[in-house]
Amino acid sequence: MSRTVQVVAVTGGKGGVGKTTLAVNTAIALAETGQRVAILDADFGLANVDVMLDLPPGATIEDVLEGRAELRDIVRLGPAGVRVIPGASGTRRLTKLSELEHSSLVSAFDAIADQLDILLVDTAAGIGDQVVNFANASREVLVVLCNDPSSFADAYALIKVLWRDFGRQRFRVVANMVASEQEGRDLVDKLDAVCQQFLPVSLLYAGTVPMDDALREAVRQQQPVLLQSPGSASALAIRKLAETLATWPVATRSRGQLEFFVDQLLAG
Ligand SMILES: Nc1ncnc2c1ncn2[C@@H]1O[C@H](COP(=O)(O)OP(=O)(O)OP(=O)(O)O)[C@@H](O)[C@H]1O
Repeated sequence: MSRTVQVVAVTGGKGGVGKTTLAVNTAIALAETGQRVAILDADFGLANVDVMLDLPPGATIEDVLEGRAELRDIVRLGPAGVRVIPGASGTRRLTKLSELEHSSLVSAFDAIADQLDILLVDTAAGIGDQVVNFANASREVLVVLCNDPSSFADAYALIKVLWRDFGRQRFRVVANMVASEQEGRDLVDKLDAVCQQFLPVSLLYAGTVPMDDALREAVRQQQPVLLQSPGSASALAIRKLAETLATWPVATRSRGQLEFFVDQLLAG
């Protein structure tokens, strides 16, 4: 049976641009509208989704691979029913799995696919193999872009690598920590213009999240801004982003989107 689980990688190249914050809050916004959402914390070096949600530490995907736990046992329940799948910590590479580990991971995701509509993949910073593999395996790549030269350069580098190595041509871009929606749109347009000059890719504007003290304070208190300050500018903008994300088409595959995701991930 085909399962239409949307898989979106939240990535960006540069560290600290707001990937985890946007992934967590977008997940909650989607869950509030009745979608069944999970976040895969794919920042294996510095896993921080559970920290941001103040969830107690527990078993990770590593335990699933080692046969110590089932995937459904390691899934943590966050606010609004968002499920959190903690990634392995340390340096373990998901691309170097044995046949047995490979098939156990595929069937583990298969087992939760029926309970999900959307999987958000919170990647690490940088454009290393792991980040690129997670992004490539996902149906949609959401690039988080800030208005500073290094975020701009890193976002461009990430897009370039995903095009060059995997032929990916379509990217969604959200501007974060900007002063206004206009600034966000202009920033995405500017990146699009640079990409168009050198790469056969298209960038699609996904939204703008303003710089907001309420968000910063919520992060400090390990609370999602969406719940702590639901009327704040950033919370409203993230709800709008979630609404947009919910309209992105999901491919139906005979083997299902989640199995496709895991297969791609492991093939990388
Ligand atoms: N819209 C915003 N307004 C104000 N502050 C923000 C906003 N978005 C993110 N931040 C701040 O930026 C910091 C970094 O955010 P976050 O941890 O989500 O980034 P990241 O890209 O996931 O980082 P890393 O690359 O380390 O995983 C947060 O502590 C938060 O305070």
